[in-house]
Amino acid sequence: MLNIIKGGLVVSCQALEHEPLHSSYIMGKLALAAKEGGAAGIRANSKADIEAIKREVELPVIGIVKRNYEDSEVFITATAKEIDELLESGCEMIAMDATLRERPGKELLAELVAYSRERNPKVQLMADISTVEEAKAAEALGFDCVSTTLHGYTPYTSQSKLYHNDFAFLKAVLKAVRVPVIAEGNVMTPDMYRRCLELGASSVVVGGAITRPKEITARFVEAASL
Ligand SMILES: CC(=O)N[C@H](C=O)[C@@H](O)[C@H](O)[C@H](O)COP(=O)(O)O
Repeated sequence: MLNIIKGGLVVSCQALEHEPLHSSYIMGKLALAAKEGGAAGIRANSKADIEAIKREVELPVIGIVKRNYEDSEVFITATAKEIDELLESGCEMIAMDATLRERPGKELLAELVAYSRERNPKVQLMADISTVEEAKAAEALGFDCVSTTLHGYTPYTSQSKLYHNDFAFLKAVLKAVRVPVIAEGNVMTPDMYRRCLELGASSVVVGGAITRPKEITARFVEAASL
């Protein structure tokens, strides 16, 4: 999958239960639109959405399962249960929270990597990280790539955004690891997308700017009310 998406755009097609587009059918159609627009891959949440997307497009899919647990802040592919669902879904790559935070049931990230590799070594693994330290730790654990997904979304990075200082965080991660680095999180414009690739990102995941019409609408409305 990493070779197919190299230098290209991955479109994240996600809508949680509380969002207006929550529907596997709609996620499939969003993925079709993304494919027709030239996307190289899709990122999606849940087995049901991934299966619906796979019925619409042949693009490779980065799969996640978002699920909240009471004993941990980790919610992106947090435990072996979510990995099982994704291995059944047919996705080519599994992304999981690879922050250094404690996971539900105190499960260890290294065990989850081994678990997925044992069950299907062909499925690649993406580490969703929020700091350079987490990127290095993920590389050491054998992840195939790291993604900046959680930068700005952990308590200790909440003051920062991926695009701050001309993508200073992305540059730091690129310098720190040898595995491919995927830029993800708040890439809002085609210029930002191009800049991430120029800086050396292997590919870029864009979600809300393409697939969350409620947020896009709100930005227009806010612009006139300033
Ligand atoms: C932090 C978190 O939960 N990120 C999620 C990860 O899959 C998604 O909600 C994002 O939409 C995705 O990362 C793409 O980012 P953006 O929508 O900003 O382009």
